[in-house]
Amino acid sequence: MDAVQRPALRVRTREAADLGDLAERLPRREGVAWIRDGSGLIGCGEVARYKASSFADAERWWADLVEAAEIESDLDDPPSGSGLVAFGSFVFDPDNTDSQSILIVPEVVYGHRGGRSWITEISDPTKQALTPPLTRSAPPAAEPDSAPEAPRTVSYADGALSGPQWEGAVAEAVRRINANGLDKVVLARNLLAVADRDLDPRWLVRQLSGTYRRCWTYLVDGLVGATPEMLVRSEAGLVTSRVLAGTIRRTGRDDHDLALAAALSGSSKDLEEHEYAVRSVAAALAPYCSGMNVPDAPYVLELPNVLHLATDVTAALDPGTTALGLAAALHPSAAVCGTPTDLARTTIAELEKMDRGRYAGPVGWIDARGDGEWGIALRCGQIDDTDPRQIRLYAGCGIVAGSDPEAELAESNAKLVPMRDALAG
Ligand SMILES: C=C(O[C@@H]1C=C(C(=O)O)C=C[C@H]1O)C(=O)O
Repeated sequence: MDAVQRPALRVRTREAADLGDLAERLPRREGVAWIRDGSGLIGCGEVARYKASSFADAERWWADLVEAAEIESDLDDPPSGSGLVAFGSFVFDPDNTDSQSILIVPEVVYGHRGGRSWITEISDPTKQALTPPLTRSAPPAAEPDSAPEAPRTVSYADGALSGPQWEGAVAEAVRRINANGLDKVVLARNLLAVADRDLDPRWLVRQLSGTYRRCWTYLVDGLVGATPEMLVRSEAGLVTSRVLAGTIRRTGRDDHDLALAAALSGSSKDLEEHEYAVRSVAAALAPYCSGMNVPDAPYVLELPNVLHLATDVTAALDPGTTALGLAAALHPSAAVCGTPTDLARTTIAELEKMDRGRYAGPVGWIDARGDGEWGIALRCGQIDDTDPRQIRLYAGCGIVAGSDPEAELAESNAKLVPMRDALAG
């Protein structure tokens, strides 16, 4: 017998007429979120939480939980994400962090995807339910919390490195690229933001999901952000990965931004950086998939703050691999680590002088069939668990031979804009 006790969860899913704005379902405490353009999943409460030492450990825990669960669904042809789901967030580098990878199974999940809405209740019969059981006639209301609160004033302080120090790290990375077989390394920096009162994750999720509708807004255990990058989605046998690399800051003037987009698609530095990232994703997916489609040239993804070179890789999944297994195979991609991977990872640990925690790790959800979506935790912040007035914001840039430290600092600032704006209220 296994030493870890796993509850036999009871899971019931039923169709829901209209859940309204999903973000409004998020409770102030013990909430998890995954929203894109009004669709996604919101979880309230927690029936199970697991600190995973690795992807394989998380996969084992999830497989056992699924096997023991009693799952019922009223839905015909239940969509991915209905039924039993776990939300998760994984550390970037388990060897260089004090943080832990985590999986959370909520008590209630509100889902809306592909034009369908549902509510899933998950209970552990061995524990007292935290919320009263749902009845057909009375769908659960959003928690009767107070309204989400904007932070009033927020002050910022340098994180591990000041701007000029980080520029020095970028210059050193360029030197190493020219000297020792490193092709690309992604260097990140952090900032500490301190509000005058406890941060309300609901406020941040609403701001981010409202403004960054093309991104996936997520909240898992205090890590909150809106990522434009889908590491891997696996749904009914179809695998998709959105690779981003190559960035330009928007000016807010459409004619000028159009010219910038043209310059981005023609920039050999950005195309080279992009190529590394696409190749690393295609190579990592290949053993698990067939019929892979890798477009020849990237398109320009427009976000409110930046333009990115983007490539959507698609493939058919060979049976036997879950979304989490694919995320394990893909992480860390060249978009957030570099090439070659091991040399890039040690260069990051040496030059960044910070703990990335769960920044740049996979964040998302998995269901009982193994379908799921795992984005890369970018454009985010980690709310401090001991002082919830504080949040540490992260942003990074792909450094290649032609990178200029000053331009990279400006690019990292552009990538901090979503979180800074969300904090500004
Ligand atoms: C590392 C980040 O972003 C990554 C780096 C990019 C780049 O250097 O052009 C673009 C998108 C992401 O893959 C970040 O946002 O922190």
